[in-house]
Order: sequence, then C-alpha cells, then structure tokens
Amino acid sequence: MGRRQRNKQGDPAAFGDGSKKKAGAGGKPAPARSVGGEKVGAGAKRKRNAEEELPKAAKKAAPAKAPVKTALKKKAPAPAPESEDDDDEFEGLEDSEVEAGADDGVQNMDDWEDVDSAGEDVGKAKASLFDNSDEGSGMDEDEFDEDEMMASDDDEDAFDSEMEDDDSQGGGAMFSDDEGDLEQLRLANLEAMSARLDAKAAKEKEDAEAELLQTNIVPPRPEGILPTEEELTPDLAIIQTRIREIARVLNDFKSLGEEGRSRSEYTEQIIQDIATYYGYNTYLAEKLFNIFSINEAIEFFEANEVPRPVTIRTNTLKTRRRDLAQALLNRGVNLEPIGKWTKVGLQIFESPVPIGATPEYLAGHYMLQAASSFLPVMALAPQEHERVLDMSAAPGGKTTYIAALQKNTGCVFANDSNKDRAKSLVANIHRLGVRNAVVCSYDGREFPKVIGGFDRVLLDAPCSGTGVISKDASVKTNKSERDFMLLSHLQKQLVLAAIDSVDPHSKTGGYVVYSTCSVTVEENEAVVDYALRKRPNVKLVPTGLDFGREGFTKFRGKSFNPKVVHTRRYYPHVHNMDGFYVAKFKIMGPYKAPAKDEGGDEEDDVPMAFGADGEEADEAVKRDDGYKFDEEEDRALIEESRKKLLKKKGVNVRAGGAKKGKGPKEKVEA
Ligand SMILES: C[S@@+](CC[C@H](N)C(=O)[O-])C[C@H]1O[C@@H](n2cnc3c(N)ncnc32)[C@H](O)[C@@H]1O
Repeated sequence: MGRRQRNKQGDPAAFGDGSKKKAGAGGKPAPARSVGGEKVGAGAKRKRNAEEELPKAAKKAAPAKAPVKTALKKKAPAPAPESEDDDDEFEGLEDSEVEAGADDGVQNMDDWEDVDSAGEDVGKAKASLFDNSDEGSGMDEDEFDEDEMMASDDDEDAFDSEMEDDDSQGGGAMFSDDEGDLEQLRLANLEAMSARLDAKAAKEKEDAEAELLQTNIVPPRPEGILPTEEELTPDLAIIQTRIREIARVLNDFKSLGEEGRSRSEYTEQIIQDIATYYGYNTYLAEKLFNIFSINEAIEFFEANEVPRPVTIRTNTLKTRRRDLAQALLNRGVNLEPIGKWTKVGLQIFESPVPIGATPEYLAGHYMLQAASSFLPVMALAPQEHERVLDMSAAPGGKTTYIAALQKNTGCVFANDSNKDRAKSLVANIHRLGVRNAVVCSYDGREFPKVIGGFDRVLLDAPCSGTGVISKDASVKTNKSERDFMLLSHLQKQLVLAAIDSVDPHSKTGGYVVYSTCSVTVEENEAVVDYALRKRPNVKLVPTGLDFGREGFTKFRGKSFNPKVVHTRRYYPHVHNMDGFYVAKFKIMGPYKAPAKDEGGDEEDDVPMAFGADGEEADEAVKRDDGYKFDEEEDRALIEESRKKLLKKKGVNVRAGGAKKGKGPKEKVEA
C-alpha cells in the first residue's frame, strides 16, 4: 500500500505511549473518554478546541475536514497500541499529513510548516496537562466532567475561552511536547468535537422531528359543540306544563296576564308549544288552534293523538246488521252498535282475526268505514231509482252505501279522477254486490259536461285531511299554506260543478251534499258560502243529521251566509269520530249565468285562493274560464242519453213524448 493511500484511508493511527499513559490511571484505553460514544469526555472538549480554537496556523494546516473526522472515528476505539511500531506510526502519520495536505491541494508546504510549529506551541501547552494527569487519574475528572461537557453551549463557550486562555498564555502547560501525543491529542480533540457535533446534530434533528411531529399532530377533535339528540329533544314535560299554564292565563288574561306582556305573546307561545309538543308545523298548528277556544283546541290536539274507534258498515245489500253482528260474535269479535244515529254501523272493540279479512268481509257483508263517513250519505239520503253522482268516489265507501240505500236501483255514477284509486272503487263495488254503479274517471270539474241531470250529487271533496290526523299523522307536517289555497280553490270549482250537475227539476231530489274530512274553515264554510254566492239558484238546507256542531257563520272577521248554520261539523274530541264537515244544498231551479256586467264572473275568488303566487293564479283563472257551462249542450246530451236508455228498456221514445229536463227514472216510471 502506498503511503498516500495509507494516509488517506488507512488504519487509524495508533496513539503513542503518551496517549496510552494519559488514558487513565488504570491504564484503560483512551476511547472511553476521548472518542466514539455519545458521552464524549475530555476528548470532545479537546476536539472542539482543537478544531475550532486551534491556533490559526493549525487551522490553516488542517486538511479537508471530513477525511480527518472519518479517520478519527476509526481510530478512536482502538486502545493505544503498545508496540514498538508506534513511533513509526507517528512518523507515518506525520508524512501522510504532509502528503495529504499537498495532495488535496488545499495547503502548501508552508502551511504544514506552520502546523508543525504551531504544534510545538500547543505541545508545550499540553505537557503540563498530561503531567497533571499523571498525578491523578490521567484526566482531570472535574475538568472533563462528561455532564458538564454535555450541559450546554455555554459550557462549550467556557471550553473555548479556556483554550484561548491556554493558548494566549502560551499553552505550555496544556500539552506534552511529544509530537505524537500532540497529534494524537489534536486528533482526539477533533474526534471528540466531531462526535459532539454529531450528537448535537442528532439532537437537533430529533428536536426538529419532535417539533414537526408536534406541528403535524392533528389537533384533538373538539367534542360537545353540536347538541346531542337528547339536548335537541325539547323537554316535553316542560312544554306541556307551559301549554296548560298559558291556557289558564289566556282564559283570564285580565287577571292573570303578566304586566307588560300582550295576549298575542302568550298566544304565539302556546301555538309554538303546541306545534312542538304534538309535532305539527307551526302554520297548521295555528290554523287549527284558531278554530277552537283555547281549552277545546288542546282537547282537539289531544284527541288527534288517540285512534278513533274501528267501525264497520253493514252492507244491507247482503245482510242485516243483527246477522252480521252474530256472525262476527261467533268468531270472537267484540262489538256493539255505534249509536242510535245509525242502523247499520258497528263498533269493533276487539277481534281475534283481522277485521279486514274475515269471511264476512270477503263476502262483502260489511265495509270497513269510519263512522264519520256515514254522515254525508245519510245527509244525501239517496232514494231508490234515483240517478246519483258520487263525484269523488274512490275507494267507494260512500258509493256502496248509496247503492245500498238505493237497494241497487236507479244508478250511481262513481267517479274519481284518480284512475288508480278508481281500481279500488271497482273492487269494493264488486265485493259488496253493487249492481247499479257506473264507474268513471273524470276530473270532477268536467261535470256536467260529461253527464248531468242527476237527482243527487255527493261531493266528498279532496281535502287536507285535518280531520283524520289520528289516522294519518303526516298531515301534521306536510300541509302548507299553499296546499290550503289550492285545495280550497279546487273545492270551490268542484262544488259548482256538483251543483250544476243536478237536475233542477228532479222530482225526488235536487240535492248536493258537500263534505270533507277536514275541519278548516276555508275548506268548508268558505266553500259553501262561495257556492251560495255563485249559484243563487241553490240554498242550504238542514243536513237531516241530528247531531254535530253548527257550521261557522262568522270566522275571524269573515261573515258567511247565515244559512251556513245548517251545515254540520264533527270533531274527534267531541264526537269521537274523525273530524268532518257536511253541508246540504237544495237546487231550487235552473242556474242562469248572469251577464258579465252583472258581476257574473266566477273568477272573483281566485286571487284569494292563490295569494301571492301570480303564475298559479293565472292558471287558476284559466281553469275557471273553462268552467262555463253550456246548458243547452248539457240538455242535449242528457236528452240523448235518456232516449238511449228508454229505447233500451223498450219504451217508444217518440210516442212517449219524453219531457225536457226529466231524468230517465221519471220517464221509465211514466
Ligand atoms: C275524500 S276522497 C273520497 C273518498 C270517497 N268518497 C269514499 O268515501 O271512499 C277524495 C277523492 O277525490 C279524488 N279527487 C281528487 N281530485 C279530484 C277531481 N278533480 N275530480 C274528481 N275526483 C277528484 C281523489 O282521488 C280522492 O279519491
């Protein structure tokens, strides 16, 4: 191996005897203190001093740092060799250093001369140190205290100044004058410094990583900001108590109302509380609240939480109530008659079998039907052989009752605009053995253009269903102001169509019954009042029902036709049946549409029904425009169908001289 190569990458140069001596009292090798491990002792101090604070000449002489460091690291752990070759080694080192410096092209020979001379100076300084060490442990434990070494930068500074001082003082006492020792010490110092710098860099890296980790740490997720379901759930007990208390105050506001608080504040709060407590949208809660006195409103809302009795209607086309009751009793059904007001109704308390699937049901002996649903048919009181129109008939509870009252005579036109629902209508008609029904599916507003001249018309109108909330709780939240406007408008159009579909000359009839399963005024009294205004040829007559509340003639500042008092309201909390409304009109004569200049315009109610929605209002006006009946055309159509019917029955139409405006029934009878 050439010298140059050996000097660059060769085995660590062994410390000479001096270094071995100085390693410790016990002759332990130097590395424990001088180099290598994390705990860097005196060597570290020295290394730093040597590298950073070496006399300028030495610094100048130092070749490129890295190779030196590497060499030191390799050398460090090795115990100081005790062989005779040490001197050679030192010589080699000396040579190699010279060569290395020259080879690297960093220093020139002059530099190395400086180094040597500097080394001599430093060597002087080292001597006393080693001498001292000889006296004790070889290294001054205090001076090279490891902890102190590692303590802080200040310590380093202290070392720096120490070295400078030593240097400035000539440093003679610090180093031995042995060339090998000097070099070894210098290398040891460099190694120690290198180790210390490494340790420092490692520490800095570790700190930086820790800091990065800290900054990268996802901050803890804050909890409890959003309310829990429990927190969101209003305390119903508190609300219920407040409803009662506000009701008490409102009932005697003069004495109990808090000073400075208005009645409307209490009212707003109780409506809000009712909406929350019973689960209504505020709009509907207010609308329903306003129908009743305060206490009754609460009763109404309460009653909507309880199911109504299950009731059935005996199909008298197939059986008698007594027989049906017996048959069901035999099956273990617990029942009793609904009340005196009906001869066909039964209330079911308990049934071991589904009441919609008994053999009696399948055989059509009864219809599962709410008690309230009997009322409009009872009010209509269809007669045998009459022509009856059930304008909104599906699923047919009332149609089949009409047919039963007619004993399957005459004719009932069962119409429903919804074709799907019309299917269930057909099914019920078949099951109950109705044979006088004609099922059709028109928009009711097309009557009587489709066909007219009926003795009686039932308009069980499409409505909001506010009377059947106990059956369909979705009504509580899915009805908006707009729905009520649209429904009310449709109901007004339908009721005019129903009235106009009646034969004004009917000998046995001439009636229209208007009903809804809603309790709101705009769907009931307001519609009836509208019809009375629009059709001066009709009047309201008593329903014939001997129970039920009178309809409103005044409501929240609005006055209706006083005859509205003949209409009837039914409530869950009062009658233990679905909320219902029934009105009965008598058609007194043909309707003569007044000329436009006489105010004969059926559109005047439209804007009210549609509020602010201009487009909807326009649409409604258009529909109303189309809602002008051509009486002549109607008459011709009725006459034509009458002739066909008579011909079918074998009556000589020409000879019979059928009179205009008479229904088929009268003709046949004639
Ligand atoms: C209250 S339900 C009728 C219930 C039926 N009378 C009974 O007792 O089984 C109202 C009916 O009106 C129908 N309807 C809605 N709009 C209509 C319209 N413009 N013309 C005719 N029927 C309509 C609906 O399809 C619905 O079946």
